[in-house]
Amino acid sequence: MGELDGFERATQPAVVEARTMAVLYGTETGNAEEIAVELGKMAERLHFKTTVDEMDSFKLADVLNTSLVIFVTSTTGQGDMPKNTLKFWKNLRREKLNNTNCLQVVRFASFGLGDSSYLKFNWAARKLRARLLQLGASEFFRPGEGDERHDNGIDSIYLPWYQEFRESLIANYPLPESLWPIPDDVQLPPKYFLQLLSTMDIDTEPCGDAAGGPSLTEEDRKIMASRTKSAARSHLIHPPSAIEQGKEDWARLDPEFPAHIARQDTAWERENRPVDSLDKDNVLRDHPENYLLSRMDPGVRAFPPPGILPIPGSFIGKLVRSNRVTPEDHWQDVRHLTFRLMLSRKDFDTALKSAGNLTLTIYPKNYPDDVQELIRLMGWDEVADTLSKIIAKPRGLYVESHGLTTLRDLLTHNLDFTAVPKRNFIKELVFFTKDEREKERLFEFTMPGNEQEFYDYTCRPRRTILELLKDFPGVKIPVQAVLDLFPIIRGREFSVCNAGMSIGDADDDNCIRIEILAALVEYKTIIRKPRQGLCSRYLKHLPIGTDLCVALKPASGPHLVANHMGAKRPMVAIATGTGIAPIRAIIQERTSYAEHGDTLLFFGCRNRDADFHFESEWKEYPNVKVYPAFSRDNITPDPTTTAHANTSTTTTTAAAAAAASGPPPRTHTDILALLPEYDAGKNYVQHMIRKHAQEVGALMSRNPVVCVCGNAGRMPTSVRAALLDALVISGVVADVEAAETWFRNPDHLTFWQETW
Ligand SMILES: Cc1cc2nc3c(=O)[nH]c(=O)nc-3n(C[C@H](O)[C@H](O)[C@H](O)COP(=O)(O)O)c2cc1C
Repeated sequence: MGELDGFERATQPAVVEARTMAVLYGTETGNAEEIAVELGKMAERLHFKTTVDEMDSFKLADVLNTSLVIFVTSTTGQGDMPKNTLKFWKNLRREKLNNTNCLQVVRFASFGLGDSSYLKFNWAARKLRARLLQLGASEFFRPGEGDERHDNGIDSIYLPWYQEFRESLIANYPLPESLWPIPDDVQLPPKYFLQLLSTMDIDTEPCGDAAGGPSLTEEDRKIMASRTKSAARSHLIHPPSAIEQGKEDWARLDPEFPAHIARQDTAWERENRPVDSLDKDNVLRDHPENYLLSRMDPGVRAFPPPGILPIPGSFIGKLVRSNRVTPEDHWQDVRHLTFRLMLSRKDFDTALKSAGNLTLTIYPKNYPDDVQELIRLMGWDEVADTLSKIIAKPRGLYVESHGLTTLRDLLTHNLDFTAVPKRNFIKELVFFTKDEREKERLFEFTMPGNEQEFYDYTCRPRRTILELLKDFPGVKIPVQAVLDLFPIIRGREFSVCNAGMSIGDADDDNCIRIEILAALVEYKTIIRKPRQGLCSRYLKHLPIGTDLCVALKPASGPHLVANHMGAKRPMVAIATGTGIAPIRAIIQERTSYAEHGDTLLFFGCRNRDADFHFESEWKEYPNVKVYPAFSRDNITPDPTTTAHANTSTTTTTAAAAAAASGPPPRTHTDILALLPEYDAGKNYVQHMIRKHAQEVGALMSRNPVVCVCGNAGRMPTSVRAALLDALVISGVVADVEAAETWFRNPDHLTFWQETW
């Protein structure tokens, strides 16, 4: 692995004095970070001394010392700032800064990421920009607002914005005559990298309690250098000889054996050796328990190894139940999963109950087979299990023991090589292939004007990084570059679907039980390949009893059941699919109070027999009325709307014609006349809302909580339109215009939307 294929050749770009740029991002799922990284690279190519980091890592004072600051932020919750901006945002909003013009020297630009199906489109970026201007900062370039609803998603707005922004930088921050922008085909130096430790390095590496330990023989060193905690997994390729194993075990019995290395090999490894290593001749003798059928799953050959990442604020969660709640022949595998967390009910109540709805973050892992495939593809077999040291670590990367790890471990626990490749990733690959045709093709994907081609190759078929690398066999990424190149595995957040009494564990006061409803992402795409999300695959095969790394966090939005007053408010809830999860938690929380308000729940499912989740439970909750909308079951004609249609054919036709050609129906009569049209052959939540408009209106006028949870897309907009119609039909307001104003008034209702 001596040849680094250009990796070392990249040199630091020349920096012009006092030409500094900070690209500060706020993100929940990484989209804004990806854009920030791309902008940062562009700035480096223009010889800015560039910092790219999350907003919370930056102080206001740092902002003052930077020539140009670019803010890239998504909006989360109901127009909220992402979590990794809250500290910065709080600082910026301090009252004592008002009227001080304290940011007078700051020049900035902003790009927001949002989704126009949300009521508060791009509010985080808008709020931030407004405050910066209020504090005297001057805007260097027009603000950009990306919208997930566009055909090519955020890119539709972002890419032209990026081009213009670059041109503006070149024009307004001219380079000295001696300097030119660094062209795209010249590699920038890496920010993070992995250093493979040689035998010598291990010996001299400071290792805490091992310092001063016995000096090892050359042979011992060799064993240590080639073995790591992943050694057992590497047996698939290089099974250790009995002599090697024996020596290793003897070395381990020595009380002076260096602790930092000893820690890296634990008993679980031997117990959990992948099932497919059973092909090896000697395995039966070593691990007969691996032959137990109960430990095997025909769908997977070897499950990812345990090992809990040291993620701040995370817990160990034991999987105690995994029920498939949809029939085997249903298109979607939805799991009701229960985890047991070592957290007493008392501590839970103190720390988290007041946070309102919660999410459970699960950190998935890659499968040994996939890891091995990537290792083989990249030619990393020789070094995959060599102890390595992380030199400068990207944000969000957590490894055990002082930054010492192995490539195999990183690929298993940290690096997301089954993600859909982003533009930044493809741009970098150009530097790691010698094949001119591959270079050209990779380059083309990222050229302005080729967005559709890029989208068709990556997002549309949901091609993974691993698959892309198979398509470009000439690409050989140097081990040292993996941290700079691959995205980090992010935790996946699931709405917690239980609350109130059901959180406590009947058997143990020191544990709580957290439930989620997870729709496993499995589908075929246009390239007809079956696809599984990383986390879905992990959860699908997760054996009962597995300990995994989880975190509990407050969900977005207001705390809807903060006290008995909150529990007493009426609620209109609309959920589709697994969007029912947080709604169930709210209902359980409400019913844990002596008095709780009426609830109307509109629940969009496909079939009564397949995905009417928690059907048997609903009748047990007092004051909860459920109107399911089964979109794929036969629709029985609704007497209300049919009768109405029969008596008002003229109005119906007239109104329908008006709706088709002119403005949307505004009044009570218009809406009623259109009900049969709305209903024709469909049965969605919005139709149910209109059908039961009188009941909806009755609750709406009593200061309710209104929740919309489920799939994004057209559902939230259609539901809102139906709620407005219901206000008109039920006579709460005279027309839709008035309904819109009424709906926006926070004195009338509390609105919470969580769609994805
Ligand atoms: C739970 C949730 C809440 C959201 N709330 C809003 C919102 O209020 N306004 C908006 O414009 N976009 C909203 N969005 C859309 C995100 O801003 C958008 O998907 C963005 O690309 C996410 O970028 P990120 O990965 O950097 O967080 C929301 C998305 C989710 C998943």
